[in-house]
Amino acid sequence: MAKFKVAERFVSINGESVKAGELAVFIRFTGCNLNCSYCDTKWANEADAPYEELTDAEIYDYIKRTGVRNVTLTGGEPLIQKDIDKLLLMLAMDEELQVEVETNGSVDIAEFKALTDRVAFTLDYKLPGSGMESNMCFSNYNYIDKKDAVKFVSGSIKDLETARDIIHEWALDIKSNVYISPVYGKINPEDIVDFMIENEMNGVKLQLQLHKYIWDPEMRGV
Ligand SMILES: C[S@@+](CC[C@H](N)C(=O)[O-])C[C@H]1O[C@@H](n2cnc3c(N)ncnc32)[C@H](O)[C@@H]1O
Ligand SMILES: Nc1nc2[nH]cc(C(=O)O)c2c(=O)[nH]1
Ligand code: SF4
Ligand SMILES: [Mg+2]
Repeated sequence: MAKFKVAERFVSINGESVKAGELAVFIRFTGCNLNCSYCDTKWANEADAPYEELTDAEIYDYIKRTGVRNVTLTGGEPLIQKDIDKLLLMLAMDEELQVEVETNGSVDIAEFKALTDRVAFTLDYKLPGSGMESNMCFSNYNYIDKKDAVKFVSGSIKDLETARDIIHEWALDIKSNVYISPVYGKINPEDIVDFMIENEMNGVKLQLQLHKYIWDPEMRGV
């Protein structure tokens, strides 16, 4: 029986990526292998992070009881969780569910892509401002497709310049969906728009984390 440390589980409006604006059930795991400068969920990564221990079956039952079809597995870092493949398979087998994994770009997704084609990956590319860029797994860009997404959380013009170059070098806007998301409160979204115009960044979407405009940006469970 696979067991997981779940920091929080809740139903909300997905504030990010391909399913933004739609209802989603969130399963947030504890623990992360990175330490991004801007992380808005550091509390879930602490050694003493609060959690409930749930089996894969208990997680599945919770999701089904909500009646919500979209599921986002996040964290912390979901793909470093022991037995996450078992949970992915259990959820992927339910044709009513649309499963998304928010992952930090450092974990090789090849083994998970080989498991099922019914899971969408929203891969971060950690830009220089995160301090975690050296951990990126570039081979992932050979596996992503049109149901996946690559997200560039940007806090500076330097970050945007790096995002522009990576998108071009790996043709990410052709292969998949590409989102630029401001580090909350660190960069003016107008500056991102100006940069996108100046650099003719067609095929790239600016996203704003919807939940931080609906609720207090520090609020958990939303
Ligand atoms: C908390 S992370 C958890 C999933 C995974 N560890 C990752 O980094 O993709 C979920 C998403 O929130 C983004 N994020 C974290 N802190 C943020 C902030 N201060 N402003 C904007 N996005 C942020 C991350 O970059 C990631 O795309
Ligand atoms: N409402 C809401 N939408 C989200 N989409 C991705 C999230 C995440 O933390 O991975 C997230 C989150 O924390 N809240
Ligand atoms: S990888 Fe995700 S959870 Fe981990 S520190 Fe970075 S933003 Fe936070
Ligand atoms: Mg979040």
